[in-house]
Order: sequence, then C-alpha cells, then structure tokens
Amino acid sequence: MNKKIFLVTNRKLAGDNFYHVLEQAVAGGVGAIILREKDLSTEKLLPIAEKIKEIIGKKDVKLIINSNLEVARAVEADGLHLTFRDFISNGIKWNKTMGVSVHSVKEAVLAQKGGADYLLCGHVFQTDCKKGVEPRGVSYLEEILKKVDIPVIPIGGIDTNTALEIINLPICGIAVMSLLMSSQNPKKHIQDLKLLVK
Ligand SMILES: Cc1ncc(COP(=O)(O)OP(=O)(O)O)c(N)n1
Ligand SMILES: Cc1nc(C(=O)O)sc1CCOP(=O)(O)O
Ligand SMILES: [Mg+2]
Repeated sequence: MNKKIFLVTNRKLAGDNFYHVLEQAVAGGVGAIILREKDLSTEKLLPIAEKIKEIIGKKDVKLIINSNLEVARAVEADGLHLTFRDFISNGIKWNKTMGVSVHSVKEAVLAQKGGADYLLCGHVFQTDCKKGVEPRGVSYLEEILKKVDIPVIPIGGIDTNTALEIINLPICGIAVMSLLMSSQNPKKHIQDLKLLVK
C-alpha cells in the first residue's frame, strides 16, 4: 500500500518558518496538508489557505481544511476535516472528502456510519500537543482497524522511531505535526518518513 504523509499545520510551532516548512514538505513528497489553525477567523485563515494552495501548485498534494467550511469552499479544497462532535452534530453540506478526528473505537465506528471518508485516530503515542492526556496506544489503533474499513490515519507522537511500531499495520498513512512544523529540515524528515511507511 502506498501510505501518505499528512502534515498537520501549527503556525505557532513553525514561527517565521511556516511557509518554508510547507514548501519543503511539498518538495519532499508530503501527501496532504491539513490546515489546522483553529483559533483563526475566516478572514485570517483564508489568505493562509490561498498561499498554501499556491505553494502546492500542480503537485499531487491534497489540501484539507480543518473546521472551516467557508475557507474550504473558497479555496476549493480537496477535503474538509472536522472534530467528531462537529461531524456528528452539524449535518455540514460538503460533497468532497470529509475527514473526522476520533478518539475512541466507538467514535471511529460512528464516524464511518455517518459517512466519513477517512479517520484521524489520536493520539496514539505520547505527545507534547496533548500534555497530561494518556496516549491510547497501538492496540487502540489495531482495534479501530478491525472495526472499520475506511482509511485510518494515526496521529499523535509520530516520529521516525514511533512510526516503526505501526508501519506494518493496514493504515493509509501517518499524520505528523510537531516533528515537521518545528523541523529545520522538513524535506529530509518527510523523505525519511516516506521511506519508513511506504
Ligand atoms: C477524547 C478526546 N476528545 C477530543 C480530543 C481533542 O483533540 P483535538 O486534536 O484537540 O481536536 P480534534 O480536532 O482532533 O477533534 C482528544 N484529544 N481526546
Ligand atoms: C492535532 C492533533 N490531534 C490529535 C488527536 O489526538 O486528535 S494529536 C494532535 C497533534 C499531533 O501532533 P504531534 O505529531 O506533534 O504529536
Ligand atoms: Mg486532533
């Protein structure tokens, strides 16, 4: 299976390097960029999404917008990514790829039932992004993989070491935030991860 690397943005981790990281990630062969800047208004998020679209250009990199339907529509994004709660409760009208974050086997099953196209399952490993919350571990991921048949992408604490624990599972890719957003050499990190999870 050709597994993809999903880069989840965090402009606060990248600082001034934000667009450089994204350019390098695209050059390194990232499969998708999930623009996840939940604190930004539509007005602030839209130009960022437009700039990322420009960086992607004609490359085969999907642009997925987290939580903001208006921006997703405005930039004709490839996908919209929602929290489980928003997905289940909102009846959002979006007819392209819809991704959902889940944090339990039950949520995974319900998200599939509700029509999700793929799942981000977190958080699998210890991560500073979820301080004080116990990681759910590889067995949680395995359990989800037994219960759903839509694409499953683990998230949380994935780096070139932890990736080794999950590369042989039938996942469709891995989602990574801190390693890439704070990297001085994101192109190399993407290439290393791609070699591992191919
Ligand atoms: C059980 C549980 N619920 C919600 C979260 C929040 O994850 P977060 O990444 O902040 O939001 P999503 O965009 O992924 O829904 C969690 N970690 N655990
Ligand atoms: C954005 C996000 N969502 C998670 C979840 O469990 O829903 S974990 C996470 C952050 C993942 O970052 P890192 O690769 O730095 O661990
Ligand atoms: Mg999440």
